[in-house]
Amino acid sequence: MSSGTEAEPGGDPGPGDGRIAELRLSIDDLDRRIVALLAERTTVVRTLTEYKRDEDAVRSPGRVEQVVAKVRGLAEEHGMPPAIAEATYRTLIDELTRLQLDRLAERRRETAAGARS
Ligand SMILES: O=C(O)C(=O)C[C@]1(C(=O)O)C=C[C@H](O)C=C1
Repeated sequence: MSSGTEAEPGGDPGPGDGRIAELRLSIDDLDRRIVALLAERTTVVRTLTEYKRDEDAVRSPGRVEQVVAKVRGLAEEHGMPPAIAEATYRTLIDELTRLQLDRLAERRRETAAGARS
């Protein structure tokens, strides 16, 4: 029966368990801050979307590569593998592009409905 204090449920308690639990609390705290910043970034992207007129503007491949190059450089400065920053941001930007395309389609429907009424 698990005591709930070991590093992995069901495993035997080990000498590093206290430290693992402590480090996981640090990770949980960092995740709270990271997601808050990502939410703030997403709000800015949503606002920016309202100024975009078409799919090319939404996709902005040149800007995507600029952001990826920037975050790779920042990762290096902070001693983090740049590939992790790149993969994270490519996933983030893919999802934000999808969100922007959905919004663009919604705006087009609104405009078409307005023109009919
Ligand atoms: O810079 C833009 O135009 C954005 O829409 C933001 C962002 C990003 O998340 O950095 C998202 C989608 C791409 O078009 C390019 C960049």
